Amino acid sequence: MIDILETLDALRARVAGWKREGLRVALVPTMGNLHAGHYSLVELARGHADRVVASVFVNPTQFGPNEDFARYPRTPEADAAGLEAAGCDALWLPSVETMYPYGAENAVRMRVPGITDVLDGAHRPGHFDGVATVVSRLFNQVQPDVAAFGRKDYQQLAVIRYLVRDLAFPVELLAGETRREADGLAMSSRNQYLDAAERATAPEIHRTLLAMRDAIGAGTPIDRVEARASERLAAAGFSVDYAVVRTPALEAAGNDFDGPLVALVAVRLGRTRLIDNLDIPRTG
Ligand SMILES: Nc1ncnc2c1ncn2[C@@H]1O[C@H](COP(=O)(O)OP(=O)(O)OP(=O)(O)O)[C@@H](O)[C@H]1O
Ligand SMILES: CC(C)(CO)[C@@H](O)C(=O)[O-]
Ligand code: BAL
Repeated sequence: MIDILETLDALRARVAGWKREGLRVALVPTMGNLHAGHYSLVELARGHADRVVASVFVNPTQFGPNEDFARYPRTPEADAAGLEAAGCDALWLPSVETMYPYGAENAVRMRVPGITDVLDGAHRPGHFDGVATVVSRLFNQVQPDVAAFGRKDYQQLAVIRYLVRDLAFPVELLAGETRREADGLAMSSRNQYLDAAERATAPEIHRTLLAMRDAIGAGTPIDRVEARASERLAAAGFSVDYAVVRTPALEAAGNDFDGPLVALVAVRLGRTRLIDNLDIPRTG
């Protein structure tokens, strides 16, 4: 039976018991409405720890004023059942008051410089500060030895790596591969916002990423790859926030750069914003 923990005292007692037994504890942070991508992170975490805690918390500090905080899908019962079936030991389900005892507006805030100024950081001002703020709290609350995050949120992973190194959190980070639907669309809680026509259009994101990778492989200059990708996505009906090719550190690369690259896309389709990315491994 999965242990559902809703107070800090209950969480601390459970984790302290495990640590007394010398067990290694993993954390899988989520915003809930779980799907196979999240469960694959639980599985990944299981391979690196004796006990797995998943957290479900829709974090107000990472949503902009005009974003979807209020309508973000909340399905705690289904999440608990799914986590139990996935072999998760405990579900950390804090309230906003538990996470932010002085209120979200009065929270001590993290700010990760540099990497948060570009791409999603530029399009969602303050978003990654909110992510860093809540992830720091989750690390302090759960005190995991290891934590798993998805590569689908590529920039988020980079922000968390920076946070862990800079603040010396004693947490080993694991990066999970992106789980996709059969047609290539990256699984995401926000996919359910799509109507039937939008859902039929959405796999074009992955097809565009594959085309970007192929074009780089064929020696096409990066700026042309990016321009063609934006045109292709716009022609399919997306409003394009960005379609870019970057180094793994998310820096712009010159055409003479022969190391690995990553293609990243963020688009809006109706009221839904979707992100995805694809590694472009190169032997150099
Ligand atoms: N398709 C996926 N495959 C693997 N991991 C994923 C996938 N989607 C999300 N994750 C990871 O799950 C964790 C929790 O993400 P989150 O709860 O935001 O899920 P989401 O489905 O991406 O939701 P959203 O639609 O809000 O982006 C993050 O580390 C995220 O990178
Ligand atoms: C890491 C996270 C759980 C922090 O709220 C969130 O950004 C997410 O679900 O990716
Ligand atoms: N998946 C990252 C959380 C967010 O979009 O707010």
